Amino acid sequence: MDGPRIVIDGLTKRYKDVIAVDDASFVAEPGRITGFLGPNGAGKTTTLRALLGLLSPTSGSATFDGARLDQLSRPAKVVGAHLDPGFHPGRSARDHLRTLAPLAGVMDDRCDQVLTMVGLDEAADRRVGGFSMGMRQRLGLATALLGEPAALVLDEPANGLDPAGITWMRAFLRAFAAQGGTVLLSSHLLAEVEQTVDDVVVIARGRVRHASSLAAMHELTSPEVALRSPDADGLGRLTSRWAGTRIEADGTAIITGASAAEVGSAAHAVGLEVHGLAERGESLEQVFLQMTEDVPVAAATTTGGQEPQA
Ligand SMILES: Nc1ncnc2c1ncn2[C@@H]1O[C@H](COP(=O)(O)OP(=O)(O)OP(=O)(O)O)[C@@H](O)[C@H]1O
Repeated sequence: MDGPRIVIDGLTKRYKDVIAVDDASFVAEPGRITGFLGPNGAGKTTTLRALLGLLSPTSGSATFDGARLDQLSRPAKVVGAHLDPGFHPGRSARDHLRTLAPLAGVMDDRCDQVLTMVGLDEAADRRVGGFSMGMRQRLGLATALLGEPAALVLDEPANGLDPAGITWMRAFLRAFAAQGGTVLLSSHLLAEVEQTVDDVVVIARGRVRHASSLAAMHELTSPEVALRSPDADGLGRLTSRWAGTRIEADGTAIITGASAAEVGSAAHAVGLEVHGLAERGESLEQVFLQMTEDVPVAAATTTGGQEPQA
C-alpha cells in the first residue's frame, strides 16, 4: 500500500471573530501514525474537516500527495475518514455501510468484509442506536475502511474505548501503517495515544505548537534521578560528575542528564552504599501540557523536520 503524504500548509480558518486554525503547517507521512493532539477547541476537527474538503480554508492548503481531495479521481481509494459518529440510530451496522458503499465505489460484500475487519460481524444486523461507544468507534473505522483507502483520518478514535478496545485499535492501526498506509488521528489526551503514534503534532488555540517524532518529544522531558546514601561525602563526590546536580535538604541528590541505570552503575563502581534510587522529573504529559498553555515554551518550537517541503 502506498499511503499518501498528507501536507497541511499554512492552513487558516477564520469564522468572523474566531480564528479556529491559525497558519497551521505539518506533515503526516506514509507508513507512520501521526497523532494530532490538543485540548478541546484547539482546532483539530476544523483542520481535519478542511483536509477532507468539508469546509474551505480561509487560506493555506491541505493535500494528499499534493492534491486536494476534490482533485483526486478516486478519493475513497486515497482516504477513509471517521469524524463524528453521526449514525442513524434505527439502521443496522450493515445497512449503514450499504448506504455508503456506492459513494465509496464498492460492492455490498465489502460491507461484510469491513465489519469482520473491525470485529463487528456478529453485530452486523443490530440497530446502531443500541451500540456502545466502543462499537460505534469500530463502526466508524469500518466506514473509513470501506473504499480500501491508503490513508485513514480519524477524529478521536480512542474516545470511549475501554483499555481492551484501545489495545485492539492500536494493533489495527499499527498493522495498517506497517503496510505503508498513512494514519492521521486526533486526540485531546496524549496518554491515550502515546503508545500508538510515531509522530506528534500539538495544536492549541489554532496554532501548531510542536511537530516531531514521539521519540524527539521524549527528549524534551527532563528526567531526574534521586539518589540517597548515608555516605554524604561519597554521594557528593559521585554526583559532582553530573553538571546541574543538587542536594536537597534531606541529603537526597537530584541528578539530571543521567538514567537511573547509569547512576546505579556509577554508584556500584565506586562502592557507594545506596539507600534509594528512583527516576522522577518532568513527564511527557507535563511537556505536552506546557505546550498547550499560552505561555510560549522554548522547547515547544521544535519542528523536527516536519515542515512541509516547498
Ligand atoms: N462553524 C463554526 N463557527 C464558529 N466557530 C467555530 C466553528 N467551528 C469551530 N469553531 C471554533 O473554532 C475553534 C476550534 O474548534 P475545533 O472543533 O476545530 O476544535 P477541536 O480541537 O476539534 O476541539 P474538540 O476536541 O472540542 O472537538 C473553537 O473555538 C470552536 O468554537
